[in-house]
Amino acid sequence: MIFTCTFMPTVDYTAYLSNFERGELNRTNEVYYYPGGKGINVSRVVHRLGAETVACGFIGGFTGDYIEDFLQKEGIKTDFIRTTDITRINVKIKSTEETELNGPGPILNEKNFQRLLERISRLTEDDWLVIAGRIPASLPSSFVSELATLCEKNKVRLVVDTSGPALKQIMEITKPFLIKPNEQELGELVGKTIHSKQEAVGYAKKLVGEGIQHVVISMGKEGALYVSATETLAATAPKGKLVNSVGAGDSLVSGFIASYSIDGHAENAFRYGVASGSATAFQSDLCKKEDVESLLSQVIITKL
Ligand SMILES: Nc1ncnc2c1ncn2[C@@H]1O[C@H](COP(=O)(O)OP(=O)(O)O)[C@@H](O)[C@H]1O
Ligand SMILES: O=P(O)(O)OC[C@H]1O[C@](O)(COP(=O)(O)O)[C@@H](O)[C@@H]1O
Repeated sequence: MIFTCTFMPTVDYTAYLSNFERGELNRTNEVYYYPGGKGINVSRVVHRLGAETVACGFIGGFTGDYIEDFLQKEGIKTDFIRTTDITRINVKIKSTEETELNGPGPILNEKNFQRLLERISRLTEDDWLVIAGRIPASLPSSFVSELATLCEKNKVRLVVDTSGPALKQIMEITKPFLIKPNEQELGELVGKTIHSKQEAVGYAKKLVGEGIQHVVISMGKEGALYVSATETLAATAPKGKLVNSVGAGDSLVSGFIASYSIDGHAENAFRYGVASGSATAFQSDLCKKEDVESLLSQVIITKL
């Protein structure tokens, strides 16, 4: 089972308009209300790709109810912990440019953390845990250590797609199965500015040397890089019209996991992940299986 944990879910209010004028009254042409947050996006995509998933994390208020209801209607199992704070709404303005207004997350307390640890303690070596999205400032570092210790003890496959200090802290205790930084996030992780693909590969190899099994570096329309102990690959991204890049990174992670969980073949998983990221970038909502499969032949993989 693929468990996702979203600490700071959101309702993504996505508005399309032909022209957006700052400081003026703007009227939208089309609006959507998608449940969001990176872990939730991963649950939605892996479910569409045919894998079993449970979405966990923290939700509250009417927006929290909306998210849970939406996911359940899509057939996704949920096991959220309720907060007294209302789940945030993130505004995505899609005009000639993409503008985003992301709200603050909930204030979490000790009881919330203990409930989440209790859920994580039930995972086994047959499970995946995807920690994706921003981690709230109120999260004590002892909690991150306890979470990592439980995953190490129970041999859970841990996928981490978050920026900030949490990944470094997790790595002191356990080695994630997969991380998927973009170039900027990789730079933050290793404390350097990355100027080229060669540099990105070099840092990814260093992380693999420290024990991470699979490192995927996403590069938007330029595709992605993949490094493991035995392979270094580059993939081109399919060409198409960018409609909404929100969730493209999450879709890459989802495609990789959904494919790897079937046959354990890393190159196939990488190809499937890149096609999933692009399929999401080319539409307003997240990708579906048929969109991904129609793009697979356009992902060209080269060995580096
Ligand atoms: N404009 C685009 N054209 C084609 N594919 C894209 C585009 N933007 C994103 N993708 C696909 O989505 C993946 C993840 O996108 P990226 O923007 O790098 O992730 P993140 O949102 O995490 O920064 C890319 O590796 C690529 O496969
Ligand atoms: O485009 P990405 O990086 O894959 O993730 C998209 C998700 O991240 C968010 O932009 C939230 O990001 P933050 O957690 O950093 O505020 C959501 O609104 C959206 O659903």
